[in-house]
Amino acid sequence: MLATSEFLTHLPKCEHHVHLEGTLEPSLLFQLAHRNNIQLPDDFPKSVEALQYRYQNFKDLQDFLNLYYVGMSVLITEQDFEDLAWAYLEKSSKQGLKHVEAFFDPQGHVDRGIDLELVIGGFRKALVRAEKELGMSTKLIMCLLRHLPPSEGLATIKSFAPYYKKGWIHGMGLDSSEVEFPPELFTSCYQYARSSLPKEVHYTAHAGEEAGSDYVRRSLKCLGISRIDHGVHSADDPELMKQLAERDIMLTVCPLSNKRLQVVDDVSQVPIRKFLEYGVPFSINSDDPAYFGGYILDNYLAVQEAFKLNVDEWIKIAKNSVRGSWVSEKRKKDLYRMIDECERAYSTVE
Ligand code: HPA
Ligand SMILES: [Zn+2]
Repeated sequence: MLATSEFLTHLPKCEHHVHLEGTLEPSLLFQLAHRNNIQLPDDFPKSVEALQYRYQNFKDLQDFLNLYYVGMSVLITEQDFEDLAWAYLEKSSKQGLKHVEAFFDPQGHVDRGIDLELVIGGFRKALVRAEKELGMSTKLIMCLLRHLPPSEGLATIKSFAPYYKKGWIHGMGLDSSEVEFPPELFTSCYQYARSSLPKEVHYTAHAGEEAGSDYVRRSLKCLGISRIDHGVHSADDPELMKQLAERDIMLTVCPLSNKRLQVVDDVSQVPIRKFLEYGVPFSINSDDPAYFGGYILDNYLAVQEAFKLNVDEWIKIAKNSVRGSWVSEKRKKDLYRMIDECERAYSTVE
């Protein structure tokens, strides 16, 4: 039976690939620029509409990142970080989001002179509130910016170690410009993190978004990670696909992002069917929803429009995304139960 949009709206979802700074909607961006007296660059679009229009015409990842870093410059106070994350959580909850593992880019803030306490404090407040008021489970993943020197990545790990120890941050990732900054540059950062942070911390990295499948292979080899962010180019390498399936390495796929950043011409070129055929686990995510034209449900709907998946396939995707989540077995059981309930409710409606 073909899945409908009503079913997809209600299907319990987990998001593993969303940059909180990438949830900054143009309206909030201008509001915060005003509230904090921030002068945006002269060539920055002047209105919500002009900015939205600009977001529809990214040439590539770097073209997006250039705007993304300007965008985050309006985030100054703890309240700003809280407001940003809360707007994302509230909106996504209405789209069936039950569990989120959200990225943030501390170097993008600390390097502008923002106190790390304000960044993490604001995000934490919104996440705790979502757990209480929206019934979501939440985790925070700190990313290192790969265009900055690894020595600065190391210093970032050291300065955020107290928050890992308090259990406020649960994972470490690697993002920003990919091709010119290969994974091997960050081997020592990941080694240091594994030897000094609590053993419960999980590790991931962006790989195979603009770069080829060899960056996925090499990231797995040198960074000791258990998940790959994007990884869509893995599909070009059958041996790697087998390895991902055997080792149960989840790919956090972001279809609308891939389209906006010209990784693919169309969502139908995201290798969803190949991942299903090879048994490569993947989740579907929004990446930077304010910039790429859609939140989590919009990404599910875009995949459905392109691939016409059936209910069984969606249930499998939803359950795989629970299995790949960094949460307790107890919470996983709850999430599986919610998915089973959704499946039952949907089959009785039909
Ligand atoms: O899609 C992305 N890729 C790399 N870095 C990023 N930072 C925010 N979004 C992205
Ligand atoms: Zn990303």
